[in-house]
Amino acid sequence: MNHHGEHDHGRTPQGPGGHRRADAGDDRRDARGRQRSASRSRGERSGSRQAPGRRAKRTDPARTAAFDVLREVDESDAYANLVLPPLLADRRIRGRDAGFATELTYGTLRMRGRYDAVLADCVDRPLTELDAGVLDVLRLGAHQLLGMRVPAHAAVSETVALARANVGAGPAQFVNAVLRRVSEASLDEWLARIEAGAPDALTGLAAVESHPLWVVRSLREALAGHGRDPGEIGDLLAADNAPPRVTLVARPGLVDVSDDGAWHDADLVPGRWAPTALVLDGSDPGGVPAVRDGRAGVQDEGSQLVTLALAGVTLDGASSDAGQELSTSRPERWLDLCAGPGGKAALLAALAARQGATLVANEVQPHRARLVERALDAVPEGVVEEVRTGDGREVGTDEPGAYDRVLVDAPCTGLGALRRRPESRWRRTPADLATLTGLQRELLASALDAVRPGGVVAYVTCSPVLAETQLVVTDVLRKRDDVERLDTPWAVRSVLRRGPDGTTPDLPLPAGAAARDDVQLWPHVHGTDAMHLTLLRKR
Ligand SMILES: C[S@@+](CC[C@H](N)C(=O)[O-])C[C@H]1O[C@@H](n2cnc3c(N)ncnc32)[C@H](O)[C@@H]1O
Repeated sequence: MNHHGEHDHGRTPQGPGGHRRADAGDDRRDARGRQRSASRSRGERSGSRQAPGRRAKRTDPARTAAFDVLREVDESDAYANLVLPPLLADRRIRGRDAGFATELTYGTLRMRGRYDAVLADCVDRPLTELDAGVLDVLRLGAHQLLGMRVPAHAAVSETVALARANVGAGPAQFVNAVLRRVSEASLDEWLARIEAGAPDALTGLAAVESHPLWVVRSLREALAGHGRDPGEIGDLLAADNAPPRVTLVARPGLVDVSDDGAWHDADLVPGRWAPTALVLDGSDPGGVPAVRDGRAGVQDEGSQLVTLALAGVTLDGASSDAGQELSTSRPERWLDLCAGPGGKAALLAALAARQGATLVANEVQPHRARLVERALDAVPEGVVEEVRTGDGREVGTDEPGAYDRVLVDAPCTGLGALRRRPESRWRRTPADLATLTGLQRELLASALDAVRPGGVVAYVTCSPVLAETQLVVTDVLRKRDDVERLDTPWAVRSVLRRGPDGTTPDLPLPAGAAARDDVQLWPHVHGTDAMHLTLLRKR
């Protein structure tokens, strides 16, 4: 422990002098994030776990916390980012210890595929035959050796102690032997070995960049389908392994960037694309007053852009009561069909307030509808007509032509937001796609029925997968002749941040033969989640 009562975890100090063996992660060609992985659901319990209180006296609390979160993620399908913070608070793990536990947990979960490929080379039987707890200990050890600045001797001895306390003395000896083998090569040597041993290049890339092979295939196909070079797949996977910076949205009309009191002493710089985006440097968004009271929120810049684009597009004809003459114009009515937990609804409501429109927010899950209500707390009275719990598939039939703008932020695989949830890539299966794409079609069809002639629907996913994006839109439009595609790239470009000289940043989108009328953002190109937007107008 150091003099603050914190463990130093055997970490070598950072900096050019910190050279040591078996932690080639030092050169960090992907220093921002190839240190993360995720656990596999195996449904087994380690038989010899001991009570946390007893263990904590003998092992490093940060490593124990990481182990416990990994087991919880595996056994209960929990989300690590929901389990870890309260666990650290409960156990009073703070400061550097908390930082170490966080990096160890998320890194191990995210880079699980890579470490499993390394471990498979060091274990003389299939990893699936190992006790799930033992495998998690091995992954934690591999991450310390290959992805963190922990010297080999400390990584091995501390992880063996963790094994002894949690999975028993016998398995601890096994862990010791395996981790010694892992420590015999550097990260780069291991990656070269994995690539050389893979049956083909894509399988090797999937293991090195720690993604399931089916996800890699889907993403590569998505790159090509959205007009990009499929050879970018390596960059895309690497970007998925880099934890994103925290981006805030300053909800227009509710808070101003220049309002010092709203931001306290947060270190903020403007986002790259959206005029509403602020990038928070290294502090906790929970400490920002405007975030606490709902005038701002944490929101990916891609999510902000697609929402701004829907609000900014020009409609055909004045809004009117359904079935009435256009002359009886009324304020615009906007609908967020799939609103939970409410990030886009809150931005839409702020924009609606400025444009004299009103918003209905719909969400099928009651507890998520409550989150939407909370997200809309700071919106001026009279703007939000209703937060409703209901099936979005029924709105088109129940309220035909009732809305001027409709957002369909469809439930999706989330394969465009893998940077955010370290374990999510291991949870999804190809079978999810079949279920989701049916629902996506029905929701989009309902939205098109719910919008008035001349009104606009935004079809949005945080997945670039073709089956969830282009194919859904094409399929729904094939069955109707009352909808036209808008120039979505133009709509997005027209809401980009403007510099003092009125110029906007150059948003890279496919041009020439690859040009498209929808917009697909990418982490490795735009630094956003891989959000998809198609804007459609009802004729
Ligand atoms: C991608 S999330 C929406 C995120 C949200 N727009 C935001 O920015 O916070 C999709 C949401 O759709 C909801 N959903 C799923 N099926 C639905 C349905 N049939 N009708 C309405 N909402 C549905 C899910 O519960 C989930 O909250």
